[in-house]
Amino acid sequence: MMGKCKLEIINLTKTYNDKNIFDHFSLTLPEKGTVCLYGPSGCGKTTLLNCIAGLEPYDSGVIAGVEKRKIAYLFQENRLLPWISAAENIAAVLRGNEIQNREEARIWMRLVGLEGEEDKLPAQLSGGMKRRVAIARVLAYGGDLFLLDEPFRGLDPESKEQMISLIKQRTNDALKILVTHDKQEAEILADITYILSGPPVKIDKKIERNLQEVM
Ligand SMILES: Nc1ncnc2c1ncn2[C@@H]1O[C@H](COP(=O)(O)OP(=O)(O)OP(=O)(O)O)[C@@H](O)[C@H]1O
Repeated sequence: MMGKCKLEIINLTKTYNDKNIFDHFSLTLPEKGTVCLYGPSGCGKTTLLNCIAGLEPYDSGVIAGVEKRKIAYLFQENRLLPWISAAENIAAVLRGNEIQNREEARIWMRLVGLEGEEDKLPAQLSGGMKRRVAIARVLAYGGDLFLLDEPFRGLDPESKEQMISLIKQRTNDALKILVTHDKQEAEILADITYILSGPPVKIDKKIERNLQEVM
């Protein structure tokens, strides 16, 4: 594992056109564990993940503690490459030789319950199956900071349960920032849940694992 420290968002300010998404927003996240961001649509959760990932510029402020981390981002959309198979989408993020990558990708397909679907193109899979390929790909890529934007959207309850336990097993040492609209999901997974409102983004509540409100 790479060197880890807290992830600190300090005085983040960002506007889209004239809309203030962050106005001196600050948040400190632990070295590891699962932090859920829960809040209404449009409050700025995805924008926050994009700023942390370095994909979205911000006007001022500091995001510290990401420099030494390998970031694995499960976007809200699956972003599978449509011209290669499900297994090849996973193999594409692996760093071994071609044979190893193919074998490992097949193992990941099995782990997400998609044995037998390896050679299908994304368009030949259902919405939930595509989501599982995207989950397999982000876990196969690995990292010490996982950004998970509504990871279980479109999954049936059984697949969701399987994906929750797979993510738990495979990201043990990492910091996970999970965006969700599902309170139960937050309760099952989160060490800390922040209930947000906005824009501009504001922390309404901080809830720790034992569901104790601390703010
Ligand atoms: N590229 C953009 N240009 C202009 N405004 C944007 C852009 N991206 C997001 N916004 C605005 O910023 C606000 C926050 O959007 P964001 O996608 O971060 O919300 P969210 O909390 O993730 O919503 P959801 O839960 O629906 O995914 C919204 O009001 C949105 O309209």
